[in-house]
Order: sequence, then structure tokens, then C-alpha cells
Amino acid sequence: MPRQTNTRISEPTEDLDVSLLESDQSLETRINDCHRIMRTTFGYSDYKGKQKEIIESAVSGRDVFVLAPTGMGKSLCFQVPAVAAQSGMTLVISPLLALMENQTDGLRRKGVTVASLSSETPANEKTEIHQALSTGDPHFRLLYITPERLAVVEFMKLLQKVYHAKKVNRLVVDEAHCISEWGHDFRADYRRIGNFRDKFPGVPMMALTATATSSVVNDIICSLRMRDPHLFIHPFNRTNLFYEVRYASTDELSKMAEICDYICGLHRKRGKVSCGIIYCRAKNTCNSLSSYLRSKGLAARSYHRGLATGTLAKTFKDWSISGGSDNGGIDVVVATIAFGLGIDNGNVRYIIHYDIPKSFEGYYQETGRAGRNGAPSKCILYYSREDLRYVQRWVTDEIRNRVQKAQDFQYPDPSQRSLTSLEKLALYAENTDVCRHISICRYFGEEIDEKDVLEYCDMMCDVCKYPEKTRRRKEMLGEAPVEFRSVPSRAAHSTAMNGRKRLTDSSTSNDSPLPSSTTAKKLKITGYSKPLVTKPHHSAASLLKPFKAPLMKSRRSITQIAPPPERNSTAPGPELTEEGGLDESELTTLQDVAVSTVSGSMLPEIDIELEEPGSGKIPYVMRRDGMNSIRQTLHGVFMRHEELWDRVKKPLHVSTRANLIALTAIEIEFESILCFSSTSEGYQERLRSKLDALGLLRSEEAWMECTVGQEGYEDAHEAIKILIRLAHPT
Ligand SMILES: Nc1ncnc2c1ncn2[C@@H]1O[C@H](COP(=O)(O)OP(=O)(O)OP(=O)(O)O)[C@@H](O)[C@H]1O
Repeated sequence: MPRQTNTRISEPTEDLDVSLLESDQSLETRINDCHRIMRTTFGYSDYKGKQKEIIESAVSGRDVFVLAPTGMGKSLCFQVPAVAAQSGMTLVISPLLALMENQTDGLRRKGVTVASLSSETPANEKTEIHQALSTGDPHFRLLYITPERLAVVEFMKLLQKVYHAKKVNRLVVDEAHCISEWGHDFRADYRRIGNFRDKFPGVPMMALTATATSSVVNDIICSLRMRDPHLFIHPFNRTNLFYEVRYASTDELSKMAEICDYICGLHRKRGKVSCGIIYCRAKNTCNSLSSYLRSKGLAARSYHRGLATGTLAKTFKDWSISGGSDNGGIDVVVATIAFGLGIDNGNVRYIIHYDIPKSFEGYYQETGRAGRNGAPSKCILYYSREDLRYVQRWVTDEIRNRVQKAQDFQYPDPSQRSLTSLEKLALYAENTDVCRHISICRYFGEEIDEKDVLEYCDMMCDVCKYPEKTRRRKEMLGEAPVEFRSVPSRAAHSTAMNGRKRLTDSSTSNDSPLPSSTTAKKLKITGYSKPLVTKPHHSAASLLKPFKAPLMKSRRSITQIAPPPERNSTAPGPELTEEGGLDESELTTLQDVAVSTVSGSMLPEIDIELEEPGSGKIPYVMRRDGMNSIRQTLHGVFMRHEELWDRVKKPLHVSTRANLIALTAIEIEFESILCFSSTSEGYQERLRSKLDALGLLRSEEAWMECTVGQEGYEDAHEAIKILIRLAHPT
């Protein structure tokens, strides 16, 4: 990776059309204006990191590439020149609406005129922005857009007007790693931003990211067609973050209880609420963990894409209230990666990864939400080989699909970077010898001599602070590390099994490799460890109690159970498709399901009744039918695959099984369907997808923890968790 960090202020390169630059003021005046704006508008007494040099380079008209750690203050690098310019606007491309909103709100509070254009912008606001653009000289200093906007012809025409009036000062690409197919957050529309250079020659560019390896940096520069960009590469190290890996069991209860204890302990120690984020891969895990934490008195809330936009906005707002629940806000957000990029709250004191992120970059980005005001903060990663194996399988499947597609359409072989990144994250987690700060920085290509460890870590990781303890803890992982293998490429397909090779081979990893000292300790990932069994924590007990199913009249009402039908009953339940879903011909409409359920003979008669709903938004009959459909589907699956009962790990009498299925159905209906539905249509939609997912219960994957991003499996696994929990009450 080019390591140019030269801070010289250079005049614009020859091929730039200088007449298009911000104003006719001298460079010195423009720079001084920036310094003034930094102090007056933004209220900072001084620059942070290389902000000054970056800003100076930008106003000189250069293309600029900024690679700086999370929380360094990258936004200021383009906001200050944008505000300091006497006229014209800066166009900012941002990947997430929440991120755009975050920044525009912040700028408005500082009195900056700013606009944002997205699918969520109200029609009247959109019209106003279009009108402003059509004048050729919009009044706003910054316009935030998503990359998709650059494909809107009408918008591009308006932009041409502004460009011809010489009022497009700069194009900024925030979170630029999204451009690169090798970046962890690739977005196809980002790839097309490069056309901007052809359409608007001479407009300087700035690309910023916190997570890019050398190949990603080069890819971004090429894709954007940046010209001789001035590179500013900051060290990745975040000295105020304490990194710790906890070698976790797959015993969810212990993990949840330990997390709860950690948070409560922190509150006690600091004498006040401490703000934090817990990252989970699956939405359902977010829901279970946040309910658990709430049951323990913490103000916790879930944040994931399964929730309504309004709910997410409120959660974000409440979480941003300084002092958390002490001041009417919330203490902790339990989130998927949807709560990631750009989340900027200086008070975040801890980040917990409940399970392994998909990539090293994702881990770095997410931990980067902590300690943004410079105060010490903790980052805890729960790691188990079982969990790693699940994610590995998922990432491998993704690559396999892409290899297949490449084969079908004669595309070049896809990159296997995602698997490499996951492997490196596993190496990081399994390592107990090398300082975690050093491991992170090395991953991003920094060359570090271990004797310089003190510059990187002042006892701010478990390896440096308590090496013995860390090593002992790791021993609990057992003797069966996980083996990583690349997916055979197209070329290798012909020689099928010869395609097996280690991912850390230079042939598959075109990024700066981890130094030999680390790679030498390559994981002997050869199989899978036995689950690590830790003693359930005392406070986990309450989690074993079934969730209250508020709409159920009483548990007593389901005790009279008619004998279930024989296994080869002549009244089978809905047929399952090859993929494990419900056959559409069997279940054309929910009404069909309901009728077959209620009048069908396959379900044991159990006297269950839901209580009349409080809000009454969803008709009672619909709810009852929905719950019965769930029962019927569960019943059908377990009848056909009786071996599944073995997985419940408890001998159950047939009547108890039926009872258990009924209780599970009640809870699923309430927790996963009703709670998320405000209209009958929404309810039916959710019910339908839930029923499809329940059909997957017969597949192996559904019983595994790895439900990452696989909607159906996530739902199926959630149902299993409910069933198992209810089967093992304390
Ligand atoms: N010169 C400065 N002095 C003090 N604080 C600053 C300065 N510049 C920025 N900050 C603060 O640093 C924090 C991080 O800024 P910002 O969100 O721009 O970081 P970032 O580098 O974009 O991080 P990420 O990549 O994680 O989104 C913000 O709270 C911001 O107010």
C-alpha cells in the first residue's frame, strides 16, 4: 500500500480545471477560512490527527484519500471546507439513511445549511431541493445523497446545471470501502460512482474510510478514477479501547447472564449508567437478549431491520440521550450490523460482540463505536469454535454460490476475501501471544515490530494485561480447531478435490498478510470442539422460565389433551417441499391453513384459548387461526420426523409433546408475529413467512446456531429455541 502521508500543500495538478475550484480566493485565504470555521462553527480548539493536512490538501484542489481509524473525525475533513467555501455545494455520498440523518442533524444544529435527498425525503422537501438545484446555485453547503441517486436522470440533469454554474465544489465518498468488491460492505451502486468523473471533470474528490486493506484502497482509487490522490493513512490503533476475547460456550444462558452482570457491574463501578452496544448476528438473538436484559432491570432495546422505521428512530434517539435510563433514555442497544457505520456517540463505554462478526473489518468498524470521546472503553468478543464453524459455513456457502454463478455466466472467479477475513478474525481471537492492538493493525497492513508494543498498547488488551489468565481461558476451547479451506474455483472445479488449499496461501490472499510470527501460529483447524460447558450463571435461572404469553388465558387450560394421532395417520399435515418449506398447493391462503387446522383431524384437541387482545388491532379469530396454523405446522414436522424429538434432549410423553407444541405456538404467535404487526395484512404476511420457516425445522441447519442472515433459518431456529426452553423449565 502506498504509505504517502506527505503533508505538503500542493497546488492543483495540471489536468484539473482550476476554474472549477471553489473560488477565486487565494489558497491561503481559503485555508485560513477553514481554520476559522473549525473553531467557530464546529467549536473545536484544534484539529485532530491529520485533519489539518487533509483539509489543506482538499482546498488546494487535490483528490484526497483518507484512511483513518474509527472515531478519528473524518467527517470534519470534508465538512469544514464545505462550510468555509463562499459559495457552491459539496456533494456527499453516504451509504445509509441513518448515517445521512445523523450528519445532517448535527450540521443543522451548528447552523449549517444542508440538505439530503433519499427515498425517505418528503415530497415537498424534495421539490424544494430540486428547485434550489435548478437555479444552478443552491443555497445549501452540503447535499447528502445515496449512491443510487446518481442513477436518477432528473437529478443528474439538475446536477449538470450546478456544475456548469461552477458550483459543485467537491464530491465526497464517505465509507468508501463500500465501493470495493473486496470491502466488507460492498454496494453495487457504489461501483458506478466512478462515472461522475467523466460527467463532471475537474470536480475534486475525497474518499474516506476506516477499514481498507491495501488492495481495497487501490480498488477504490481505480474505481473512482481518482487522479494522483493525496493519501492520508493514519495508524489504525485505538489506544483507548481495551480488547478482550471471552472464550464462550454455546450455552446462551450463561452468556446472557454474564453480559448482564458485566453491564450491571460497570454501572455500579462508575456510579452511573454506562452507554453501550451489543452486536448480535441474528435479529432474533437481539430480541431475546434485549428481553432478557430488560427482565433484569436494564433499559435495553433491540435494533435491527425487522423493526419499523419509527421504532428504530426512537431507539436511536433514546439511546443518544446522555445518561441513559438515568435521564429517561436507554442503557444498551442490542443490535445487528444495521446499527453500525457512522454511529457517533462519544459516551459509548463498551461494545460486546455476542457472537462472531462475519469479517475482521466488521469487527473493527463495530468496536470503533466505543470510546469516541477518547475515554477508555471496553470491547468484548465472545468467541467459540462452534460459532466460528457456523459463520464459516455461511460465508463458504456464499462464495460457493458466487463461484457457481461465475461458472454459469463465464464471469471471472469471485474473490475469496470474505473467507480470508473471517479466518484472520479467528486467528485474532485464538491468539493469546500477540497484543490484540498489534494484531488488528497488522491485519490492516501496518508493519509493526513487537518490541514497539508499548506504543500500541498500554495494558489495554487481555493478552498484555493478564496473559496467563487469557491462555488458561483459551484452553477451554479444547483440542479441535476449525480448518479453513478455500472454495474450489472454476478452474479448480475440473480437478475438484485438488482445489483444497489453505486460505492463507499467498495465492488466495492478495492483501498484506499477517506477519509470519502470527501466520506461523496458524490455526490447526481440523474439526470441531465439544461444546464448552460453563456453569450456568445464577442469574440465568430466570431465563429458563418461559416467557409470559400474555394473551393466553391460563396454562391450566391446556392440560386436557386428546391422544395425538398415530404417526402414519391418514390425515397428514401440510406437505413439505424439497427445501423444507410448505408446499404452496397445500397452503394457498392463510384461510386454507386456518380451515384445515381447525377442522382437520390431525391436531390433538387441546383446550387453548388466547385472551382477547387489548388493542384489538388484529381480529381475535385471525390470531387464533394463526396460532393454530403454527401448531399444525409444528405438529406436522415433528410427526414426520420423530427423530427430531431426540434433539429436544428430553424424554417426553406424547401428550406432553402436544402440549409443548401448543405452548410454543402461543409464544411464537405472540412474540414473533403479533408484537410486530399493526395491521391484519402485516400479521398475515408475518404469519405466512413464519409458517414457511417452520417447515425448515426438519433440516439440519435449522437446529444449528448459525442462522446468520438466513431469514428462514433464523426464524426456524428461534422456534427451536422457544421449544427447547419450554421443554426444560427450571
Ligand atoms: N478536531 C476535533 N477535536 C475534537 N473532537 C473532534 C474533532 N474532530 C472530530 N471530533 C469528534 O470526533 C468524533 C468522531 O468524529 P467522526 O464521526 O467524524 O469520526 P469518523 O472518523 O467519521 O468515524 P467513523 O469512521 O467511525 O464513522 C465526533 O464526536 C466528533 O465530534
